[in-house]
Amino acid sequence: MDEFPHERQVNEARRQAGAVRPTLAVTTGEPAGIGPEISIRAAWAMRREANCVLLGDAAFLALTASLIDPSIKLAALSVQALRNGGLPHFGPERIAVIDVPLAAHVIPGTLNAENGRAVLATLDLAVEGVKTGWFDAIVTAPLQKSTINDAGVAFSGHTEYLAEKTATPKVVMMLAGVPGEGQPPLRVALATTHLPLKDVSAAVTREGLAQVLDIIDRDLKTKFGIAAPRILVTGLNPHAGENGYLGREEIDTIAPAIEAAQARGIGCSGPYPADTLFQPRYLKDADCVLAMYHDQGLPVLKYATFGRGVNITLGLPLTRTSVDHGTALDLAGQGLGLADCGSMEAAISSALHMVRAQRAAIH
Ligand SMILES: NC(=O)C1=CN([C@@H]2O[C@H](COP(=O)(O)OP(=O)(O)OC[C@H]3O[C@@H](n4cnc5c(N)ncnc54)[C@H](O)[C@@H]3O)[C@@H](O)[C@H]2O)C=CC1
Ligand SMILES: NCC(=O)COP(=O)(O)O
Repeated sequence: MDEFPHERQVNEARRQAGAVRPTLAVTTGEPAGIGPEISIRAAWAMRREANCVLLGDAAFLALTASLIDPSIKLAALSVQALRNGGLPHFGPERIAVIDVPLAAHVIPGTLNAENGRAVLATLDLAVEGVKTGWFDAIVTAPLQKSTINDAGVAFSGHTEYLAEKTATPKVVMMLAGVPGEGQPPLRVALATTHLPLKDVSAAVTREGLAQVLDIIDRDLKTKFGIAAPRILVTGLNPHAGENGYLGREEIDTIAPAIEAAQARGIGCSGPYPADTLFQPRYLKDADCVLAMYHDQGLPVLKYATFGRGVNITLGLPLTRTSVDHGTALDLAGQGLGLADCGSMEAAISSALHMVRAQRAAIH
């Protein structure tokens, strides 16, 4: 792999003004999954729109790229050179790679906890790079949550990890996708993220919902350019609790949180029964649905848009997008070329839009 020349520095003012394509850190995810393949393919396909910098094991990425398409050109960027001299200017002829070495040989489709810490190291480097100004945003390929835990690090997801790394007390997971041509985007945010179902009720609190609604409202304005976001809030129980006969969370917690948010000027309403809310006559007047937990909202979104959806972490002091799917070990184990990289391309595209919307808001 060639080395990047470091003599040309990007002028920060030019970069902020949008004269240079946004630079995105792409963490390549679980090495035994489809992450490396879809990262390379999407970054190469979109190289004229985005400067993608792949974070992962350089030798493994070079091998993967050569097997996908020998005409794909990667070039190594050294972390030390970045730390000393900042980000060099580079064009669309090649994709930059920062080497984050793996501990063990990769067998596609077979997890190895020895590589778990290297996957986390790519996230750490991405966060460092955004804080330092090398990168405008982070796009993450899927990782295997269990492998990070097996490596000895308690880990429930990128969402929670990035919140911790940036000392952000509250973040919101939102997935978005376009169900069909000409249709408006469907956005589904979650009041709770990765936690066992038995813990959900206790985790849905008035204070928590207030924070979540504030974050959705603010980020839809600042990162998505929606002037007055409209948010539909689901209940937690069947039929939104059926006036308390099927659970009291709607009466005691969710409705008061909605009323309080309305009083703060947030355009939200509910709680609505989750089983009937997801139909065009309600969704056409909404910018986002707030569901109470992971498997209440995401199956709907994935059914409607799987393979084209994007996972966005709201509330972070940085822009992070990801795919709508996991590591697909079953596909990775069968060889290259089976994974669809549509969601990875959508994640890159969405990060670009968000970076540009924020630049436009600043200027
Ligand atoms: N952003 C992230 O890091 C995410 C990570 N995960 C992790 O992924 C792991 C596996 O999760 P699963 O529930 O098995 O979901 P999965 O999305 O990996 O697989 C579910 C099914 O969808 C297929 N599939 C997934 N992505 C595909 C693609 N790009 N093209 C074609 N087919 C695709 C798979 O082959 C499989 O049949 C778990 O550890 C989970 O935590 C899951 C979602 C997001
Ligand atoms: N279902 C979404 C998911 O599990 C992704 O989580 P995260 O790693 O983006 O926090």
